[in-house]
Amino acid sequence: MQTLHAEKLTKRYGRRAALLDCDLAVPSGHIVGLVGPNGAGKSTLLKLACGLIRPTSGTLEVLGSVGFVAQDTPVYASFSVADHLRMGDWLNPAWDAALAERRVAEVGLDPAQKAGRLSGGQRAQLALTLAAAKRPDLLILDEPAAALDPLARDAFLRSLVGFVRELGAGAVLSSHLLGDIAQVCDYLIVLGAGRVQVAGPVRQLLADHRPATLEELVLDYMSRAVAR
Ligand SMILES: Nc1ncnc2c1ncn2[C@@H]1O[C@H](COP(=O)(O)OP(=O)(O)OP(=O)(O)O)[C@@H](O)[C@H]1O
Repeated sequence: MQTLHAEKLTKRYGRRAALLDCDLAVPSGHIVGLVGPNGAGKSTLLKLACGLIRPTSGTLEVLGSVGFVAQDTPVYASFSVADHLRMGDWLNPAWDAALAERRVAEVGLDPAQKAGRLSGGQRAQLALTLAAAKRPDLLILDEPAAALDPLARDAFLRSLVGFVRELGAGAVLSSHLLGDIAQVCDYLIVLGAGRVQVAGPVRQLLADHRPATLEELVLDYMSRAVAR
């Protein structure tokens, strides 16, 4: 079973190729870190994985159902936290109301609070809770913690790992924050210039590139992609 399986995956916007001939075979059960320079094609890959856009050519298969947390963790400003949970319940047949309510309490969100008045960290926690309560097989997160302070980010990442364990799901997380990737990811994909520069289990990549840290490894592959 594979979380992501891509063959010759290509996505063009007009003449520009955001992804070109990408092959991926990510085994299930991992928290996958997706990194690469600006414009590398990360968001494009995640949108393809969520079915928001379609490939120009090639294929991308995703294991099971997907819960997506977009870059700006969108919520409805005039709806309360509780309204968001009720809406999730209406819209999703597999909605896990108990999980959603428990997580809201655990992260200290006030159910009566309007989402527009939440802090960035609280909004990110709400968006993650909404995605997880759909009980997806795969959680996909596009730079969800970029705007959070280090403490809120740490709490968010811990929640993410907690959800992944609880749901028995996989996760793919795109981030420019290599410390975050090193903290939670056990599988790494480096994209550069629309191509897969390297992909594999973090432990194996580090063993193959001794004595590099994950940060050094990523910077090495990113700078090679930029130099090309
Ligand atoms: N809707 C679009 N229309 C035209 N070009 C697009 C569109 N979306 C993305 N692109 C282009 O595709 C390429 C890849 O963009 P993408 O957003 O996937 O990169 P990214 O790795 O997520 O970048 P960042 O780290 O800056 O968020 C870029 O050259 C971008 O300009």
